[in-house]
Amino acid sequence: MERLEIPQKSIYRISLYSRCLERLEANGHEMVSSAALAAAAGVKSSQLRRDLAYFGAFGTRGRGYPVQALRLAIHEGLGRAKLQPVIMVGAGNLGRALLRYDGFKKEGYDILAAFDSDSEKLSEKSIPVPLFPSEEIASFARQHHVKMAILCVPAAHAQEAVNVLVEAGIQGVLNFSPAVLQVPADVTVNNVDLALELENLSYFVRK
Ligand SMILES: NC(=O)c1ccc[n+]([C@@H]2O[C@H](COP(=O)([O-])OP(=O)(O)OC[C@H]3O[C@@H](n4cnc5c(N)ncnc54)[C@H](O)[C@@H]3O)[C@@H](O)[C@H]2O)c1
Repeated sequence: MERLEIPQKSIYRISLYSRCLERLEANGHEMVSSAALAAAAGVKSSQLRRDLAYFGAFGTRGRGYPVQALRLAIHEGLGRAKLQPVIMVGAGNLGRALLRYDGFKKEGYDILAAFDSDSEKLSEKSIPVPLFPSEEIASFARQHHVKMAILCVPAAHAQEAVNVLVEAGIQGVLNFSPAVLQVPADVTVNNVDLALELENLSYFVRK
């Protein structure tokens, strides 16, 4: 199926709509108005309608959106129709903390294994997934059709680590290191930086 080029900000909002729809469905709602769904996601109705138009014309004037059908269409469009395999690169403090969180699977992401370049870490017992040397990333990713990775290595090693991921066919990297990574155009890197978020918050708190 040909993939639509949807702006990244729309994709973030669409994920929010999907969470709202999951809650509505769990509470037994069959239909939702665009105004109610927009309010639940904190956006304007016009924005919601534009975003949802990427998934086809779903709403019926006066009746709104069918909750389950829209949720399924969004999951399909976002590639969440089935569990997505993910690998963790860097099994230090942060990597291990994330691996201990068991909520990712519920959201559709299965962290299959972790990789670390430090051979002394490999005998670590407190990690809930198999831990392998980083030399095995490429063969593992190919064998298990992994396209996404979480990167939790120190900034100084992040570029070399992402180069290995690109070689291994990884197309999406969630980068926790503060390094700005260079990747080919067909690879997406999303950066997570809590310190940056705190700095941003502190500006508004000061005001
Ligand atoms: N985004 C955030 O908000 C946030 C918060 C905390 C830490 N961090 C960042 O996360 C990263 C990890 O932090 P940490 O405290 O877990 O560090 P850490 O030193 O405890 O762990 C890093 C691990 O990466 C491994 N490693 C190094 N190079 C590697 C490579 N090329 N391939 C595979 N593994 C490799 C190391 O052996 C180590 O086990 C750092 O870049 C840190 O700045 C980000």
